[in-house]
Amino acid sequence: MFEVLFYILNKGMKFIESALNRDGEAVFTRAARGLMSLIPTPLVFQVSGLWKPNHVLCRENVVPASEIVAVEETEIDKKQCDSGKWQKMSKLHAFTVHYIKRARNHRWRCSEITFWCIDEQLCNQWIQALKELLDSQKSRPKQLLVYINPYGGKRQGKRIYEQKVAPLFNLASISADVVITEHANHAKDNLFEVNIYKYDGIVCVGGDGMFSEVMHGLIGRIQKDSGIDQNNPKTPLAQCSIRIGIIPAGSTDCICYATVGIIDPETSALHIIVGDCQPLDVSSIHHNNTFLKYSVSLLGYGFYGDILKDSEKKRWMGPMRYDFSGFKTFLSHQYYEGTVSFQPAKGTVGSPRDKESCRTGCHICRQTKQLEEQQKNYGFEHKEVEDEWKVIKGKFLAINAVNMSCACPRSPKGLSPAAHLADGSADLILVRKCSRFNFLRYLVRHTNQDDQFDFPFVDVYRVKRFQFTSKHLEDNESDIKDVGKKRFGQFCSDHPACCCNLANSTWNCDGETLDSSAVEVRVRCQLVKLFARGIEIYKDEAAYNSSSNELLS
Ligand SMILES: CCCCCCCCCCCCC/C=C/[C@@H](O)[C@H](COP(=O)(O)O)NC(=O)CCCCCCCCCCCCCCC
Ligand SMILES: Nc1ncnc2c1ncn2[C@@H]1O[C@H](COP(=O)(O)OP(=O)(O)O)[C@@H](O)[C@H]1O
Ligand SMILES: [Ca+2]
Repeated sequence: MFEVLFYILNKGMKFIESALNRDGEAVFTRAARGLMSLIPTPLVFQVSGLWKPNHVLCRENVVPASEIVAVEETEIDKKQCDSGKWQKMSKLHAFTVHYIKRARNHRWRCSEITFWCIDEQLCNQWIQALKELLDSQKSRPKQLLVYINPYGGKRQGKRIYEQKVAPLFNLASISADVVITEHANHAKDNLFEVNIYKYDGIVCVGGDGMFSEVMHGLIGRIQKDSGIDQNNPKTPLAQCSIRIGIIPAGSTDCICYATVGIIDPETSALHIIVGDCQPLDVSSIHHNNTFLKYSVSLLGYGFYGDILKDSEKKRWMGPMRYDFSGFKTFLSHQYYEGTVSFQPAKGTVGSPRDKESCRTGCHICRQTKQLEEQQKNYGFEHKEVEDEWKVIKGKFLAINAVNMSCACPRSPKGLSPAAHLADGSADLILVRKCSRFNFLRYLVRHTNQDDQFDFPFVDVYRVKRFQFTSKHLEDNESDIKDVGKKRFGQFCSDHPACCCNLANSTWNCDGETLDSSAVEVRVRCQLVKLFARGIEIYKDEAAYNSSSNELLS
């Protein structure tokens, strides 16, 4: 509560006679000559000269104003009044502060503390001051547009929203217009029709596929309103200032996991309420000057594309479908021939082999933004550099381009543990044809602490742009008039067992299939913003417990 106290002092309010906590202990007493003196109780600290406003001492006892969810006047229960210490007092007044409490594994909970006092005017002053304080937090959303996919994941989206999220939004005085989707693309189409500018944010309740749909609607709408043609791959895109919130209710929920650190609807709702902002890189995918899709997490050809394609037929299985299709795809051990060409990311500070990963306030993402702003000032921003394309032809089991780590409960550090949320680049992972046993070793490293790039058949590059063309398509294009060969190509893709192996896979684009086997991909630095802050760093993650939950400042 120190920041609150500090605020009150700043506002020239003289002192607090007695605000009492629920157990009847005096928490705050008089503030003499502008200096607050506190009676030490289990709940409070002695303010020392070291204390600074906005400095978090210990989460249990200090709640920064930015982490107050709501302040409410509290009715005092007659029974409480009549018992114990309160018997002597005639009338009590109280207010309750709802605030964020950190628990294990990046989980946030909404906790509350009620302060009682005998002076009604004082109590009202507190409520008033605290409400003003909350109003002054301009990044907090007031009005949201919510899309719920009732069929995502375990089909719990509606229940999750109603039971866990809506009560918190109400508490924080956020009003929400809720749309329960009736079909795929409902949310996307709707975003082209409604007045999106009256909302402070769009919330999607569902999985990565649902996020992708909302993101396509929002980016598409902003480009339309700005007169930008998405089909031209070279055109700079207009950034979306309206933030997107994700309430996880899907099957993988990797975008939520990689930006918040946990899949927990209440935690995500609290990140929305406090108005967090996490910029996110988005890849745009084109083929032959036609816009195909955007991607923020995994854009995968081969293994992950095949899993997705197979799993779509098994939606009835729920999230388990991925394990089933994963096992089946692993056994099929299909490889794909083609050419990958890419432009390595220049001017980024990090590398995919770094030990350090992207966390709240990431300095690598910050430096990228600064660099981009400098370039803007010099007018270089949209000049495309055509040099330095690297070309790799080969047989691949998987081609994965990730804009973020893709951490999820199945793979807690993700497909590229050092990838950054907002550094304007993607990590391109090429897994060449290898034995089943070696591929399994690679997959197992998705799940443990070992380096998944430390294999001779795995290469990883940090890129800003890349292209892929399957051999099948290359052959067809070069011999477009050779009908015999074309037919042969067709034949081979229909029979993957055929020794010439010209089969095509599909792309897994954030959990949506993309049927083009030739793509041109560009990373758009920080195109969208989420209600998130990246994964927070705790001082001692292993020894973390709810009584010593200190953040690394
Ligand atoms: C041997 C154990 C291997 C475990 C490998 C786990 C890898 C997990 C990597 C997950 C990367 C996730 C990237 C995110 C993708 C999502 O955007 C996207 C859509 O999400 P949504 O449904 O919420 O809308 N999700 C997906 O595409 C699902 C990918 C899930 C892959 C599961 C793979 C299981 C593989 C099992 C192999 C089994 C081999 C066993 C051999 C004896
Ligand atoms: N009402 C609906 N009926 C059918 N499909 C829907 C509906 N609403 C959204 N979708 C689509 O369902 C797909 C998967 O949704 P998602 O929430 O990501 O679940 P999951 O994680 O289980 O795949 C998305 O592509 C989205 O476009
Ligand atoms: Ca990135």
